[in-house]
Amino acid sequence: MGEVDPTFIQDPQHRSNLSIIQDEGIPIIDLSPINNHTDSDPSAIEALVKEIGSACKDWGFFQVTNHGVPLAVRNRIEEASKLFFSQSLEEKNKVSRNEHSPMGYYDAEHTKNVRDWKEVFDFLAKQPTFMPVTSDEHDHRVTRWTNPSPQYPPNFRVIIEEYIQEMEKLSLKILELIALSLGLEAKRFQEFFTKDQTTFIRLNYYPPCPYPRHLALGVGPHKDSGALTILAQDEVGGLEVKRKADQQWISVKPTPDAYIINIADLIQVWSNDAYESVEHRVLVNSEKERFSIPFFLFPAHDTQVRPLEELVNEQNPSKYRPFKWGKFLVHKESSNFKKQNEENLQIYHYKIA
Ligand SMILES: O=C(O)CCC(=O)C(=O)O
Ligand SMILES: [Fe+2]
Repeated sequence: MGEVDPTFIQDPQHRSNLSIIQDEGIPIIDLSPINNHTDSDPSAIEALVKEIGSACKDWGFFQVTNHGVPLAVRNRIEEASKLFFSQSLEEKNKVSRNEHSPMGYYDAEHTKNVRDWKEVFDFLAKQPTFMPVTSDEHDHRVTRWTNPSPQYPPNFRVIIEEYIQEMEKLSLKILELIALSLGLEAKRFQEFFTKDQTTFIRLNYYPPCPYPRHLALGVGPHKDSGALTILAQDEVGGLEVKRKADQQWISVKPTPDAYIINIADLIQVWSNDAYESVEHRVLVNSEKERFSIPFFLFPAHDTQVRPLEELVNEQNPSKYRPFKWGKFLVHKESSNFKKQNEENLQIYHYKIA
C-alpha cells in the first residue's frame, strides 16, 4: 500500500465501525398490486400504501420489487457504465465536468470536505436544465446546464436516456403511493415535476481501495437533496443506512433486480417532517470494485418549497419557511466543500425555531 492521501481520511467520528450489523434490514416492498393491471385489487393497493407509509416513517429507505422496469434496460446501463469507467483517465477526462458544465465525469467529489473514494458520471434528465447562478436570493440570473457527449461506449447517451425514462415512470408511481400514504390526493406531487425538472442521474464507480477500511469511505455520511432517490446497486454491497430507531449503521443487502428508494429533503419539508430524509454512506472494499446508479428526482429550480397546506394546521404548524429549490440546491452544493459538523445544515437553515 502506498502512502495514505490525507484528503480521503474521514474524521474519527465518521469512520466506519468494522463490525457490520446485518439485521433483516430495510423493508422490501412488492409493487405488483400497482403493476398488475388486469386485477388491481383495491384492498391490495390499500395494504401497499400502508406498507409504504410505515417504511417512510420508520426507515426513510426501502427496496421495491416487481417495479415494472425491464431488466434489459438496467442490464444495458450497467454494462455501459462498466465500459465507460474502464477507459483511461485521459479518455474519461474528455467528458469531465467543469465550471460551465457541472455534468459529466468527475473523480474528486468531496462529501463534507473529505474526498470520496469513487468516480462519477452525471447526466441530466432534461436538456437544457435551468439553474440559478448563485444562492443569493436577490440574484435572478439563471444559467443553462447541458449534457456532455461521450463517444464511448457506443450509444451511451441513448442507453442512459432510455433508463431515465423508466426511472421517471417509477418515481411518479412511488410519489403517488407516498402521497396516498400521507392522506393526500394521489397526484398531489405531480405538479412539481411536469415542467423544467432539474433531475439527474449519476453513474458511480467505486474502485478497490488500498487503505484500511475504517479510514476512507466511498461516500461520506450525507442525506440526499431533492424529492426522492431511486438507486440501483450491484451485488457487491457497501451501502449503509442510519437506522432511525437507534442511530446504528445498517447495511443494505443487495437484492437482485430490486431498486432502493429513499426519502430526500423535499419530501421531508412537504410532509412537514412526517417523513424524514435519512443519512447514509458507502463503505470501501479492498478487493472488489462496485457500481451503483442513483436517480435524483429534483423539481424545477423556481419551485417554491414549503410544507403542504393539507398537512399543516393549528396543532401541527408549518415547521419551515418557504424557499426556492434552486437556491437551496446551489447553497447546499457550495457548502459541501466546507467542513460541517451538523448534517443537513441547509434544511435546518429554513426551519422555524
Ligand atoms: O452508491 C450507493 O450505494 C449510494 C450512493 C449515494 O448515496 C449517492 O450518490 O448519493
Ligand atoms: Fe446518497
